[in-house]
Amino acid sequence: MASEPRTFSIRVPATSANIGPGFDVVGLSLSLWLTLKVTITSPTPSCPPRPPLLTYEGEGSDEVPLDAYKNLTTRVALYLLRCHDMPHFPSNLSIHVINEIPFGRGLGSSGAAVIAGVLLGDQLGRLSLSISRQLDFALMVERHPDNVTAALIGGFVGSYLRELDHAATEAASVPLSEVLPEYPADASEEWGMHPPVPPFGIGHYVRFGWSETIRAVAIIPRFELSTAKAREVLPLVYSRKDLVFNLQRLAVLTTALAQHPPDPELIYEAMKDRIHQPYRKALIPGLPEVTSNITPESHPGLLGICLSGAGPTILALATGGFEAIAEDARTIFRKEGVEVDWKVLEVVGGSCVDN
Ligand SMILES: Nc1ncnc2c1ncn2[C@@H]1O[C@H](COP(=O)(O)OP(=O)(O)O)[C@@H](O)[C@H]1O
Ligand SMILES: N[C@@H](CCOP(=O)(O)O)C(=O)O
Repeated sequence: MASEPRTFSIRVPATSANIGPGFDVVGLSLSLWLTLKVTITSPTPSCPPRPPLLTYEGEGSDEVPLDAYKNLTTRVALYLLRCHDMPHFPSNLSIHVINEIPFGRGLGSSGAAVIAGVLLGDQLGRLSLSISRQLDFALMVERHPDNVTAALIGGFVGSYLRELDHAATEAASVPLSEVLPEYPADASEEWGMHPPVPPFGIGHYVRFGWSETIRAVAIIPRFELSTAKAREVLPLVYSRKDLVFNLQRLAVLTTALAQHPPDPELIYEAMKDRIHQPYRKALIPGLPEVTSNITPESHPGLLGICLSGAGPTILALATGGFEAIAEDARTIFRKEGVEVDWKVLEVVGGSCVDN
């Protein structure tokens, strides 16, 4: 007799990284969700073992691979399994993905896909990994901690990567192609190869306070910009003046966003940046105009405005006046030939698994 199928679901939020001056350091989890509905049935004579079945609806459904050996989420899950001597997905695994996070817009879609993969691998292998160990695995794939940490933990989160000793640095620096090889579906003999296991305690984090009055207006251009491309334009060396500019603002911002009532004068200035936004403006027509023309004086309720992650989305933090902020940003973008959609989002808790 066939046993009851095992079912569970995984929910991971979108994130906005950087929040102006906190490049690769801070992230905010937002109310758009990546959801996985997972079913595992036992093989029976009428339902023999079969490869994973992946179905998908929502954002990215026209471009996401549905082969479990090519899809980012399932590749990450397989990485965890392989690191724990489980070279295969369980047979008769079905995953239905419902995704609200647009791809390549600076709202952490890849970070969410990686965290979903870590939680999926943890569940499939019944690994019961600690949050810290889950983060280690995520950081072997997405190597800046801001998105993945906020997606896992939830809220407004700051994180750093521990300085690793030489051996651990080498282990954590292996190319992504070795961490997540794209298997040809029939190359079963290669599955025995041992993958690079993450060093322990790579990422460390703290959750800051957050004023419940603050909402995030995401103004989302209708074009994709890959994070990899938006990182290529950044310099390797910065002036002391620019680093101090950002450090001063970040130190103020992490507390200012928890104060009640939040102070627009303090926050608007504290969300300015000289480390990444000036270099990314060539990739995002309209970016400097939007961030300099939409101010707390012109738009009551606005607290601050910045590029979300690597862009092209603009993130406005505000306590009101959401529509005026978004529609005026739309007008500015339209002059550059860029159409946008916008959403008012809330800051939410982190990822969860429901069994
Ligand atoms: N739910 C998902 N499932 C599979 N792959 C995804 C998913 N979300 C994002 N990705 C992958 O991540 C890419 C976008 O990553 P990235 O350039 O870092 O932009 P973002 O700012 O959205 O994180 C997509 O093109 C896709 O390859
Ligand atoms: N700190 C990173 C954040 C990338 O976020 P994403 O949502 O655009 O993937 C960066 O600015 O490159």
